Amino acid sequence: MSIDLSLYLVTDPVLCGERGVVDVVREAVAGGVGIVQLRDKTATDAQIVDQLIELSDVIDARAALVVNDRLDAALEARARGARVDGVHLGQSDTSVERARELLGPDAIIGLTANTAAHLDAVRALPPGTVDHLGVGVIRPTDTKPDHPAPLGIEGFRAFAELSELPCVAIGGVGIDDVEALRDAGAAGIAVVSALCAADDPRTEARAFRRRWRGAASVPRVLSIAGSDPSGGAGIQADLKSIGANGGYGMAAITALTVQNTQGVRAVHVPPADFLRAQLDALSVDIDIDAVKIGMLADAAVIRTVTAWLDDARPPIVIVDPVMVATSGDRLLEEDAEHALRDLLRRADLVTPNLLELAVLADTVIADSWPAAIADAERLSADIGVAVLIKGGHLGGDQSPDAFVDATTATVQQFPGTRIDTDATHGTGCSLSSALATQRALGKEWPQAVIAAREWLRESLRAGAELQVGRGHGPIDHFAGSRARGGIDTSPTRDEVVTQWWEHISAIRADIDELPFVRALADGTLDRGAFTHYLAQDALYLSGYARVLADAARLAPTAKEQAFWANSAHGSIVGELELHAQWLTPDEGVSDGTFSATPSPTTTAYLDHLRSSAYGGDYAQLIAALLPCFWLYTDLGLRLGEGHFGDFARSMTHPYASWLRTYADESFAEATQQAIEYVASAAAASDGEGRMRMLRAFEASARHELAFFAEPLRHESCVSALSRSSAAPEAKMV
Ligand SMILES: Cc1ncc(COP(=O)(O)OP(=O)(O)O)c(N)n1
Ligand SMILES: Cc1nc(C(=O)O)sc1CCOP(=O)(O)O
Ligand SMILES: [Mg+2]
Repeated sequence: MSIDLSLYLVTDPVLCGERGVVDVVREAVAGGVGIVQLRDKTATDAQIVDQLIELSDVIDARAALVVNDRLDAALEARARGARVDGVHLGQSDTSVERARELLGPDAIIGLTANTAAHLDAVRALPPGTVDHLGVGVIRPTDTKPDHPAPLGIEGFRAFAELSELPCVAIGGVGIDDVEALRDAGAAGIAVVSALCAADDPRTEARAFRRRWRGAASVPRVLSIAGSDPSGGAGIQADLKSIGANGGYGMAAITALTVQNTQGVRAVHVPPADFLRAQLDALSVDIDIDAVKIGMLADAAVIRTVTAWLDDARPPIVIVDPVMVATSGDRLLEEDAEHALRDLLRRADLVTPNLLELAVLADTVIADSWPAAIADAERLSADIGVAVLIKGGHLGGDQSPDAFVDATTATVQQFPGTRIDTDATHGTGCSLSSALATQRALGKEWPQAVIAAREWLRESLRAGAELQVGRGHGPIDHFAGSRARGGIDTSPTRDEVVTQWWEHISAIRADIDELPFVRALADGTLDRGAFTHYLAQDALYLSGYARVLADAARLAPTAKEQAFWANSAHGSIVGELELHAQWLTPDEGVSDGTFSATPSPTTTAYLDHLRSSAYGGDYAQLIAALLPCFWLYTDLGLRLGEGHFGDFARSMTHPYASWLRTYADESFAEATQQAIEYVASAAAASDGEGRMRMLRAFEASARHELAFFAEPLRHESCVSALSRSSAAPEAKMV
């Protein structure tokens, strides 16, 4: 068995809480954990054996199972039929040679190591004794109170570079460390609390896996639908649509149709068990990021898909309820319609046309756009799921869509003039799979709808030129990339950063929604939280300045060198001014000595920047530096424009002078310059280099989000620092 070390769960019975270790393991494995270590320091050997037998059953070979310390229990559980793949041993546990001798050559044997002497000792062992090393702690952690001195990311990198064996990073590792550790050479990350104490270990495990794969990873989108041999609709359209929108497409076929652009002549439905086998084969092997469901043929097929969704719980599910053909013919039996309603409740979005909406909302076909929206609201309230209602069948020169979610009282309309074409075959299939892909790329629903619609409209406009068939021809799924001379893997200088900005739109939206940002904007922010933020900002700026100086050192031209050096200077000036004008003796400076220490959030952000600088890749480093420029300038601009309300302009706002610093003109100019340098570096990089840059950029944006979120999460720290003095003028870097 090849072991996937990338996400390694180590269990802890206390952190798993009442739901128990078995439940957490079941969920985490479903979320993509590749190896599970049973670690229980207080259980007896007999209890460990029982737990191993139960876990082996639950894991069912979908992940490796090893046990911490207890070689004898592993042997006993194996003897009783459990599949126990190996052990993890520490420096003072049973010897790894003995473990290899008793467990055999195929067992997985991990060993804790964190010093040069440990590496020398491993090298002296017979080859093949140890498979991988557990290396930590990365940061201090309460989970292992007797832990050695933290290595930090750089210490880990230095160790991993010396090691001939794969190194798994462990100890105080959180989701924001994933990219940095992977880039530092980790074969995987091992976590206890991050998964055992998570509210939803499956979702959290998925999030870890996604981060491991990288921000720029291509989302895997599955279409569960019927085959249209003419290629315009069904799975064929879905796969093209997923590919054209930037995803990796997969398909599980529910039915085969005999079909061309003129109509459907016959349908063959393979046994539902066979469909289930297809779906299981995918979900046990592949992290599925989104599912689009189309034609489901009959009740047995629908119930099969419903049951699979309950087991696999993919993160995004869009159902295009293919029930009524454009001709008006019903494509589903009545009992199937009943089963479909049950399936719809498992979706995140349902995309009916007006004919399907009428059936699902149990009403007549809407003859006006307001009536269609009212029906969609009723359906959304009934099934508790958002509905994208498509106005294409209304006629007239408009073809609007609307995103309707009764659970949040949202009705968002997307107007559009009708595109005059007969090449409309497969439009609904194509739109829903484009939406699934755009959503899996990380966009919020409205942005996903906008992107999918724009792509669809371009494909619709170009469809007729394909001249496929004598009936309603297909849309041209690849019209956009064809017009740009191929699939867009090397965007232009301007496109690249625009795409990146769009790529972090969800992070930007999260920043806007943070209680800290809201309260800072409207002036209700607790003084202590504000001071905590400023103190951390000062500490951050001091570290940021040093990394900017690294960028100056690596810059390829004198002009760029001067720019980053000036920015480093500005950053230090900002830090000094924070001390002089904001962090007054009352606020954390005593006798001219600044007393705050960097919080874990500040440390993690600076670690990320330093690790970007460490590798000496200038392009990656400046991509990591960019979010601090760009996000602050953007926030300042929107505060000034009243995006968060008019508060910041009020004379009585306690932080108005501080907020004005965000919109400082020279800082905005510097931001523009930084964007240009990053864009040039990206355009000059190859695909892999751009990927590294995007990962560094996205990771910094996430650190910015965490930085803004932190002050209101650290209540105790906040109250300790809380003061009530008035704030004087200050200037940001
Ligand atoms: C993957 C992984 N790495 C290191 C350890 C620690 O093992 P050890 O040093 O034996 O300490 P205890 O876990 O026994 O307290 C581990 N468990 N897993
Ligand atoms: C079990 C263990 N071993 C470590 C080592 O460094 O060897 S650190 C650790 C605990 C890690 O827990 P958490 O993910 O909650 O920080
Ligand atoms: Mg041990």
